[in-house]
Amino acid sequence: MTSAVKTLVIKVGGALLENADCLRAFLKELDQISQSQPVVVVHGGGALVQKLLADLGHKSEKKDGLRITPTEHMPYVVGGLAGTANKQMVAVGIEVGAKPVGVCLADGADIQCQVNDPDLGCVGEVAQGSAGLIQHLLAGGYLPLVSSIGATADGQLLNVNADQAAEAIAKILNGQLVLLSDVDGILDGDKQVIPTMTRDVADQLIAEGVITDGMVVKVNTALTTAKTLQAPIGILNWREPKLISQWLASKDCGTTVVAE
Ligand SMILES: Nc1ncnc2c1ncn2[C@@H]1O[C@H](COP(=O)(O)OP(=O)(O)O)[C@@H](O)[C@H]1O
Ligand SMILES: CC(=O)N[C@@H](CCC(=O)OP(=O)(O)O)C(=O)O
Repeated sequence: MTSAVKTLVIKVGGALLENADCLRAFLKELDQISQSQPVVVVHGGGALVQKLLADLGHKSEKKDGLRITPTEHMPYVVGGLAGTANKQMVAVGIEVGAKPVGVCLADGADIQCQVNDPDLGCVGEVAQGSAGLIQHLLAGGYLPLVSSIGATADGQLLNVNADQAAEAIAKILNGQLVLLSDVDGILDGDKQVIPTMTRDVADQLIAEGVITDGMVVKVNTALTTAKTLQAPIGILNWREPKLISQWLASKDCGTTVVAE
């Protein structure tokens, strides 16, 4: 493997965890890809957290696609994302013959997060970081599975949106970012996949209410990452893991987000 090979940073939404067959196929495919290119998985678990909080009688709300996270919700958010979701993926990774290691953004103290909007409670974004632990894992032949629980420099745990976590890791590693979701790409008003997305088109579709909810965070994440890395970002469906290799080779499926 040469140093020119970029690390694939691939983010999956938590809904994948509810589909055992797809999760198995996804991790098998990534294990395959990791034979020729280093791979880091960043995962969500929003649906799992939502259900856990509801089951415990807590009302959970979102603002601009981000979960408002009061301090009293944090034990469940941390448990759901860094615990259940992460270890569920580790277990399936073992099943398909990979060497998964489940970590969160905070592990190894390489990545520091900070609160940018106090109205969201214990929600943060990555402020700075280095690749220490993740590089160690890759060098050892492991498949890092990263949950989006982070910590501040003085050790306060924070809930980070998993798309934003993936963006930060892709930037830290100068990697190649692919975001997987439960849709075939960014859809237009007629529910057709938009093959190429630019900032101008995204701003217009957000203003028109065609791109809403979690997809607003995703497209903004992809656009800023495309600009920083000067590389296209893929948005694909996790139901078709074979598309990952296809997109890496030819960028002709899903939505390709490009910097202008
Ligand atoms: N224009 C759009 N194209 C595709 N999905 C959209 C669009 N607008 C809103 N969405 C919603 O965004 C969701 C994906 O965002 P999110 O739920 O955060 O995904 P994930 O958990 O997979 O990261 C889709 O399931 C869809 O309901
Ligand atoms: C701050 C914030 O919104 N955190 C997210 C983290 C998980 C996530 O992003 O999961 P998906 O990728 O499955 O949506 C949350 O609590 O839902």
